[in-house]
Amino acid sequence: MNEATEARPARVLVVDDEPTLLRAMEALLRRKGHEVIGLDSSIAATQRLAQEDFDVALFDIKMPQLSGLELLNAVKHRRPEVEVIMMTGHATVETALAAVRAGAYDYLTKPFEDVEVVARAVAKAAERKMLFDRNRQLESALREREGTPSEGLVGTSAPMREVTRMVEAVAYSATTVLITGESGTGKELVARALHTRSPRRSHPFVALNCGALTETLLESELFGHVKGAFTGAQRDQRGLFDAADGGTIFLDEIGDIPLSTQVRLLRVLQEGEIKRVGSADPVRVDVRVLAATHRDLPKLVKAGRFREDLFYRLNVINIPLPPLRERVEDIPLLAHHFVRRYAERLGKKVRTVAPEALELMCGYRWPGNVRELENAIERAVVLCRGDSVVPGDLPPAVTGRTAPLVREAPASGDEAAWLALSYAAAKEQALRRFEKGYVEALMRACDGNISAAARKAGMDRSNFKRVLRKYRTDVEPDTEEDGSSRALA
Ligand SMILES: Nc1ncnc2c1ncn2[C@@H]1O[C@H](COP(=O)(O)OP(=O)(O)OP(=O)(O)O)[C@@H](O)[C@H]1O
Repeated sequence: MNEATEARPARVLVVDDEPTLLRAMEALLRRKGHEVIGLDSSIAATQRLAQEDFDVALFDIKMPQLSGLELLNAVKHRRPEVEVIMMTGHATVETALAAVRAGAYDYLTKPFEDVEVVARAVAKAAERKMLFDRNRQLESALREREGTPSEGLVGTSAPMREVTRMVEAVAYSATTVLITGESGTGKELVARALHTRSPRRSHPFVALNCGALTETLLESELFGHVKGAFTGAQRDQRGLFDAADGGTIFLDEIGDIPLSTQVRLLRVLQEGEIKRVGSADPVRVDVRVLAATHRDLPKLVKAGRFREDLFYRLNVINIPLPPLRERVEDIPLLAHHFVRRYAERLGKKVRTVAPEALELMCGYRWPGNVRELENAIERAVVLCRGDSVVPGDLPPAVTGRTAPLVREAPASGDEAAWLALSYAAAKEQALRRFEKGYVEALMRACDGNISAAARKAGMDRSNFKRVLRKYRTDVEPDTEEDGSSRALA
């Protein structure tokens, strides 16, 4: 037996409208140890391909409904990693070339005189797919070992591992992805990771913040315009969809686009065509669309401000990014990542973050998420005088020295301020206020003696110090000179 026929068993899809041939192929490939799904309908095949993973697919070229070539196009668009073999009853150089040009791995001529030829073709395709899978696994393991799974996405918390898993799982397909999450959670970073991990990586990645432009400008920016389309349009201009051809477009703040632009966008997603502003001629484009928003799109749909059909088109896959406060365990990793980045950029010798500073960072809510953390570390690296970032290098909002408005509990009776907050946020602020007031009063009563204050509080000394350090930056982790500690500012 040929070496190639001994390749690992593969998951094979066979699509042919001739039942006898289909059963014969199923029997042959099962004998060779493969897992085989035989279907006599090309429409049923598109559904299975959208939901399941296959290593190899064999399509008859001539079928009612979708032809084998159309099926091949659909697969290469949605599942480019599947190796496709075309089967044809009348092999001409043209059909063979068309199939290979459209991305088929091989083609076979019916009737099959030697079934071993068929088995060998499937085994070779399976081998190729296995190499492809192994390569992807190695790349991903390498990235994980370097601490940057998926192009710069730092984080090992359960939610971030799930984000990374999703990025790895959907990067290779051509489906639209909706990335959701608060501002600064890394939505654009995820979009870039999806692009760099996709077969489109050698083509452009184009990003646009849709919320920043007026309606006319937005449409012209996206789709281009022809001369005279509007005042100031002095010549034909290509849009970003043109610029991204073959690659990926990332539409940030998609929840902010006006309804008229939503109609145009839906057309691109449905037909793969754009119309330049001021022109009725459609232009074909091949662009993968990734969109992001910090808004609640289903709510906008209910309010009639976002088209339901567009929402479903965009939301084929959703990657939600959790706020940083829900993945506190990522904060130390991110902090060190940014320390390294900014120390290098700014030519400073800062190497690490002191435990007390980390503790303050882990206790802070980070309303601006990773972006705010990154900015805080950049500032800290600039200010840092030693080789590690200390609490004094951090912004006051983080150390709690000058609590910004949002971190202060509103005065009792100020109902409007209370009601502007969620229950959880209001509770947390009230707790912080209580905690700060309590330890301040206790320290005053005990003349700054931490051990005495801890005893009075009925707390273990180190636990009490942990609470205390949230509100003042001059308490060393294990100082013995409690009596000398200054009263709280
Ligand atoms: N997991 C992460 N690892 C490393 N850096 C990150 C991570 N998440 C975010 N960042 C960094 O934080 C900053 C903000 O991220 P990004 O611009 O992707 O957020 P965003 O969610 O798109 O924000 P916005 O909604 O405001 O546009 C960037 O500099 C990005 O590199």
